Amino acid sequence: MCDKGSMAQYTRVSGFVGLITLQNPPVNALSAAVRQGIVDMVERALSDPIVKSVVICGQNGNFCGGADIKEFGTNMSGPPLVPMIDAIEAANKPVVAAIEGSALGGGLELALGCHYRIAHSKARLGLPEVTLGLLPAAGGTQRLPRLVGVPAALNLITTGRHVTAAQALQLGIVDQVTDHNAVDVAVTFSLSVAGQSLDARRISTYLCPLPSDFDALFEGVMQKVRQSARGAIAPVACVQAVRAAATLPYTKGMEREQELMATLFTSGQARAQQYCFFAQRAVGRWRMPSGARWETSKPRPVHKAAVIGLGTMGRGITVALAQTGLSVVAVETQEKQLMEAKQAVSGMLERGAKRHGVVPTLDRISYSQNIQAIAEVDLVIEAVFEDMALKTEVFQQLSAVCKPGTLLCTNTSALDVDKLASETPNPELVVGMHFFAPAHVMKLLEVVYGPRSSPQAVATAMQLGKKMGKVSVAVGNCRGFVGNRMLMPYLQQAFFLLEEGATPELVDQALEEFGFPMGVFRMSDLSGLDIGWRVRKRDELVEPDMASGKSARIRQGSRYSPLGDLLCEQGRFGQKTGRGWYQYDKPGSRVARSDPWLHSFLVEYRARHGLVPRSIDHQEVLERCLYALINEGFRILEDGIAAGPEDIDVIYVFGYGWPRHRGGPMFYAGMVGLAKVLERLEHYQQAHPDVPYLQPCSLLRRLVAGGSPPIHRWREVIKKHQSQL
Ligand SMILES: CC/C=C/CC(=O)SCCNC(=O)CCNC(=O)[C@H](O)C(C)(C)COP(=O)(O)OP(=O)(O)OC[C@H]1O[C@@H](n2cnc3c(N)ncnc32)[C@H](O)[C@@H]1OP(=O)(O)O
Repeated sequence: MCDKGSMAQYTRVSGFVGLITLQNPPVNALSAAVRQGIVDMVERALSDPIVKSVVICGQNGNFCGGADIKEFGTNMSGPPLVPMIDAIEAANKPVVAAIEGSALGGGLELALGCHYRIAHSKARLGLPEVTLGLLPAAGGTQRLPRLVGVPAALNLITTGRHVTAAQALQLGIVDQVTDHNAVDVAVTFSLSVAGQSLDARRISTYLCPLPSDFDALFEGVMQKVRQSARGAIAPVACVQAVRAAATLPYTKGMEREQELMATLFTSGQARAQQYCFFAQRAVGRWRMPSGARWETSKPRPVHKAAVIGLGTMGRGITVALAQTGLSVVAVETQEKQLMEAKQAVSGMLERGAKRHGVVPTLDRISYSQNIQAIAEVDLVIEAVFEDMALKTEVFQQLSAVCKPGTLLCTNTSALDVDKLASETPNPELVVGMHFFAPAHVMKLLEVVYGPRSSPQAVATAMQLGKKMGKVSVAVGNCRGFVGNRMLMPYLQQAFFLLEEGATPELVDQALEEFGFPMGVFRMSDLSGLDIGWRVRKRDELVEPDMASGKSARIRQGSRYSPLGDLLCEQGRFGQKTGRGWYQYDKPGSRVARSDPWLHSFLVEYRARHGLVPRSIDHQEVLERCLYALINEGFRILEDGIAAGPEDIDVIYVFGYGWPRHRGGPMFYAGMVGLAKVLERLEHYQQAHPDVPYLQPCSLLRRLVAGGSPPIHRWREVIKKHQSQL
């Protein structure tokens, strides 16, 4: 017997089992139609006298990816999840969840309403709502602590992390894990428990086990989430909801859960985080200005890759490649450096494998001092020192050594990929792969194409990024690509603010309260002030004698702050030298402390240049640093370097610490209001006419003139704007 009409299919199997299969590919999200289907099919199974037990599963080996996130911004219709799940739990026939693939969010909450849960060994479970700015409001915050205890529930709900089936079994979330077909196992199991009392199987009736250190536990977790969430409201609400589970009867706890969810559901933070979810997926559907796109560009197979240069970046890239299962040839010409790198790479792989409970992939890597060793690889990632002449030389060697068709990638954060490509006989095979340090940890990868890069080369680099677990964004070639190009006006404004009266502490505090993990000055101290100094020297911005006179603050016709250069001249390179914008106990130490020397230095500097310090508030810091950065984002869109605002936002959220609950710079601009951003840029530009970065971009003006359309409509405006430039 079978009903195939609805988005939850009903079949009677093994004579007496009602099998309900969710059918909403690709992840069987709980759309209104699916929820209606479940309600109808459960009712049907329970009212059928022949049916002794019920199994709920998902089509195509995937249980359920949770509520349909696409419905959130709409007028939600259809049966709500809470009464649907309550009705399943209240059923008088055993209902078993057969979990294959994922059981996430509402999917896991549905399973928690069932009387038993059987998972396939490869399944993954979790309550990731917090990552969408929400909490598990279909009873998840009330049932999970009752089932697994408060500490484990707090951990899962406030982080949103997924667990494996084995971990879920250990925690008590599932009753059985199988390597066989989970649906078949669940069907057999459901018959074996048919007729037995279900009193002890309804989680909502359990007493929540209370930890002895109850208050200390909640205080500790609350402090931790407030520190790490930096202004995000969902993790805090998650803690409050779990606390309700531990202190209130189930129905009262549910009321609290719903109340907290109501605040989150309509919040700007939830909108921002859900935008991030879809933006992260949208960047995979890349396209180039030539019209080449992800759907029509087939990647080349890559079985064997090489990394050239085993400094910090090269080592991280080698680890990331080996962890995907590729054979890697790691080349370093200096013997000592090669030996050190081998040891470091092995250590990183061993630690990673230990964390994941797997065998390290050391034997996938062969090390060599000889570049001839890469003759047979399919793809090379060059990661030598950031110097154009050196990279050009390496690329010429690569072209001579590699088999025809080998893809040549350069790991660079700023150099001209097109210029490098032009030095090779096959520029179509060249792309940039801008990794972020540490390369085996950071999620972001900018794949940089030049005008001559082939779509196939881009497709191959994008696919390799995905295999490495990266969020890869295809961007055009320009100075600093997307991320670093936008960082320039941000840094510049921070320097100017110091000249005008701010301190590093004030600027950093404003940015950290906004949600960045580190303010701009603490971040500069961490990455090293000498890096920017080297670039400024190369750009001939650093003057040999900067001691006096107004001219020292003008370079190439624009306002310039030599503050960073002056610090470097004093050997203050940041954490590594124990002194930078802050002071540290010793070189390499990470705890930044205010430095009276720096404050006196700023006072003397301002006096020398006739600058009268004024009081600067957090709002000005945010407006000047962030709007200047956003303005450059609009220029990047205008220039076609990024295909859409989502690309920029994903780069900033995954690579630059932009707080996810604020969606990314371009989304944030939309939230603030494009007209407001424009008005403030105009205001600051009038006050600082010698700062070109504050000159509002014409695309921003056009969007405002067009009534500030929502972000998903910007691409249409950009296209029109570009065609008229
Ligand atoms: C009333 C409020 C109740 C809230 C409770 C909730 O349930 S909130 C939702 C909680 N669930 C999640 O957060 C899970 C989100 N999904 C994922 O983490 C992953 O998609 C996955 C399920 C682990 C599968 O990963 P995989 O890499 O295999 O695929 P993709 O991520 O690329 O997804 C494929 C397409 O499916 C879309 N999608 C995924 N989940 C949902 C969802 N819950 N709702 C709507 N759409 C979803 C995703 O956008 C992809 O679509 P494309 O069009 O192909 O980009």
